[in-house]
Amino acid sequence: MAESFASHPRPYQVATDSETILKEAPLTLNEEQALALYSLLNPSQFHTLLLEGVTGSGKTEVYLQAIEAILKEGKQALILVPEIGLTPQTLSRFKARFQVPVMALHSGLTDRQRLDAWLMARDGSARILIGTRSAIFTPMKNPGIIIVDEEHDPSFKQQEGFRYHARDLAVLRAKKEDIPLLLTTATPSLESLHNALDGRYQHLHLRQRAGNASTPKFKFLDIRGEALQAGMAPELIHHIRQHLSAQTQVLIFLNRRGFSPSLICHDCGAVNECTRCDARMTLHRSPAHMHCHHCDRQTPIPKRCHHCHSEDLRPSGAGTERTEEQLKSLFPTIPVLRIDRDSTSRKHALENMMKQIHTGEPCIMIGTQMLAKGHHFPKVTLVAVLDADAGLFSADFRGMEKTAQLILQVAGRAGRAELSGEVLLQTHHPDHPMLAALVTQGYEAFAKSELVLRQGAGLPPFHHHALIRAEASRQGWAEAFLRSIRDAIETHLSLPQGNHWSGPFPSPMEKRAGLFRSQMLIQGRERRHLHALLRMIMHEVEHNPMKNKVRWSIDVDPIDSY
Ligand SMILES: Nc1ncnc2c1ncn2[C@@H]1O[C@H](COP(=O)(O)OP(=O)(O)OP(=O)(O)O)[C@@H](O)[C@H]1O
Ligand SMILES: [Zn+2]
Repeated sequence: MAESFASHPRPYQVATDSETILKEAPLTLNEEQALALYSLLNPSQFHTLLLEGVTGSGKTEVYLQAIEAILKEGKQALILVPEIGLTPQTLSRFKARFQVPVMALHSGLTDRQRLDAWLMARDGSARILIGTRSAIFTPMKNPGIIIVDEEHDPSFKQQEGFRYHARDLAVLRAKKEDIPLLLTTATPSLESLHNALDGRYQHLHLRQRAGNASTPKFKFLDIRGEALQAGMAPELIHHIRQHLSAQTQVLIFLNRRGFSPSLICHDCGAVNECTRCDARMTLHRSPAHMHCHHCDRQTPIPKRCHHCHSEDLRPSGAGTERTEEQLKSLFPTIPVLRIDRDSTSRKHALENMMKQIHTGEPCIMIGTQMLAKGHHFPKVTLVAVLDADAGLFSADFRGMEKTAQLILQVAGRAGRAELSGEVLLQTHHPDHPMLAALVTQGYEAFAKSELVLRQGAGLPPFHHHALIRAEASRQGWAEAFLRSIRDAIETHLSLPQGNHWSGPFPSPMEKRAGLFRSQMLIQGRERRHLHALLRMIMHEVEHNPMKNKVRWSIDVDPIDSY
């Protein structure tokens, strides 16, 4: 049997009245929510609505009610979410609200379970389908609506093998099925925002938090010259103490797992590096080992420097383990819960931590972006971002966008219920225009100014990108392969108009997992011309004598350049 969350496993019947569909009554929508619901359902044909609502504004409530209306017509709803395992609350809300069969589709299903789920979706007996990105391919007998929740989330892009973006496919699918598509987020991707501003998507806002919750207050903590303890300034520690003594919970965000991002020789400065990647090994303490986060290579912690044999090796910088250790010694009577990929890898580990958080007792959470997802922790009143600068000076042009989204999403965990929330951002750049715009004017103002910059620089979403990547076991091969393809096209063929290409050049991390990597970037003003060039490239690859010596891929609309 597929993983089914039906309340009563009874034979399926078309439920058309609210009594048989609903298990609990819906909330009374506020004006903005009601307008969003009305616009989504009218017309019932294909149109895309971008619902931009601040965190905690009741976006989920809007689409629960839209699903109710769809179910009453005997139709099915498909909801894409970034992660199911991380936020079991989402599923519980569906189970609490609806009586009809709800089906969860995620990577944890066996082939058999997936097949069963697909069959039930195809014959119409599964009425609500919730899944991660691959759920967009689920066949449906009678589709009524598609919803992409947290549409900005990078996990909707499949980065390996058959590359696709589930949000883009959702647009295609909704168009083909001629049904409404809802994209919801507090921090729209610049792609969706651009489509909305250009009038291709309808754009509605929820500007207020729902119920009695208020917007959290932001404050910068200038950490220049401050003595940090495992990444925390004295003023931050003071704030943590205050919140805990008011019997509330504190959430600390640091997007770096492990104890310390590098181990440095204090005598000669040599750093412990991965032999297979152009990257440093991360020091972990529990269990103690060195770990490459790029290729997964693991080694014991060295006792001596490989360069000068000194024994004075020191961790440099803080990861979540180190901050956890410091918090435990600062607050010995308060539970400190570390939430990252390492601490949650054991079965039920995350579940148990979530249970503890939901008791509402004072505690400190320290964790990575896992904490920035759609959690609803009513007792959290303080959110601290330890390194708001991470990503500000990234080589990737999406660095700013990703940083802004992460900061606002994690900040959105503060003050979601009656208690008001405070957000502290530790930074070395309190005057940085992006951080300032984000905090004083909000995401939309930030995003609009970012769009102006992108347009000026000819970057997506204004121009389209395709990245041709290649990797090989010998240095130079991948680059030679890409070079010969470019040469062949430039020598014999005329380039489709409006395309511009650069490279091949070494990838930002040239060596990874023992392979040498190179890439070529194509920028095109019009998709059809870009695709014409990609077809030429595919043809050249097929006839290239080096094609069996390299692994290559074409990534249309890449979301990172690694
Ligand atoms: N109209 C309403 N009246 C009262 N409470 C509401 C209303 N709409 C939503 N809520 C409550 O407000 C809280 C936040 O709502 P919801 O989870 O739908 O917001 P969201 O915008 O999806 O949040 P996020 O994007 O931050 O995850 C929930 O506890 C929900 O029950
Ligand atoms: Zn490595």
